[in-house]
Amino acid sequence: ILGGYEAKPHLRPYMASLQLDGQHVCGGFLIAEQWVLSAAHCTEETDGRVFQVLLGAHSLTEPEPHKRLYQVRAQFPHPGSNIHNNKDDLLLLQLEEKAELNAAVQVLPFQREDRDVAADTVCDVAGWGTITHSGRRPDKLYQVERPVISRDVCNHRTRHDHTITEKMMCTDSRRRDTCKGDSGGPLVCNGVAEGVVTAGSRVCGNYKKPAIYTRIAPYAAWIDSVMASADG
Ligand SMILES: O=C(O)c1[nH]c2ccc(F)cc2c1NC(=O)[C@H]1C[C@@H]1c1ccccc1
Repeated sequence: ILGGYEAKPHLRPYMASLQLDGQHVCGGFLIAEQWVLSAAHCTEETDGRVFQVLLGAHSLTEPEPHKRLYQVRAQFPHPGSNIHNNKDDLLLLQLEEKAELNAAVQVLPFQREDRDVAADTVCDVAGWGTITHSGRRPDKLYQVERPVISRDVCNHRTRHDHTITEKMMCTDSRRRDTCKGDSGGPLVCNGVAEGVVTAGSRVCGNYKKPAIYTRIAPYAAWIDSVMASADG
């Protein structure tokens, strides 16, 4: 998160850190007791290994009462996701067991109504991604508020030049922005997850390259079908 500030501990109890060998790779968030939603690109350099999911954390390293690392039973990248673009950049992770819910571990509802969030709506995003242009990695969760910008503005040829589909949305990236390591985390507008930070490589903090999110509502049926099929 660039230009943001340290989050209040455990006020975002849905936040997950996707880890490999104890290292944070991407964000994610709890959408059901046994399910975390993140971004498919985050699995690109894992050569088939599955993540571990840290829940209930504020600090990535310090001991905290409700912090717990969960094993992942299965990972379901969206079938349309690919390394060449940001399309269908979603990843569902089934935890090995149901997460123990408490003050620091809670589910976040996601938007099911497929309607664009109005431009200028101020949403917030949090993550353990880089907090400086030089790539400094925080130990604590950071957050920042960002206004939604219209798809037309985001698709301008000087911005993302018509690559933003109706299943994506954008926020202003002037100074305050998401950055590497924040991908997979939720864009929260009025208490509801509207988007997932896309994990394609992208410059951060440059107003000419707005932040891109996968809108969740268009994928509600896919999310429900994967959860229903795997839960048995
Ligand atoms: O965050 C992203 O956009 C992104 N997209 C990817 C694609 C492939 C992929 F193998 C990884 C990623 C990845 N995450 C990262 O590189 C994480 C490792 C870096 C990081 C940044 C800050 C704090 C901790 C760790």
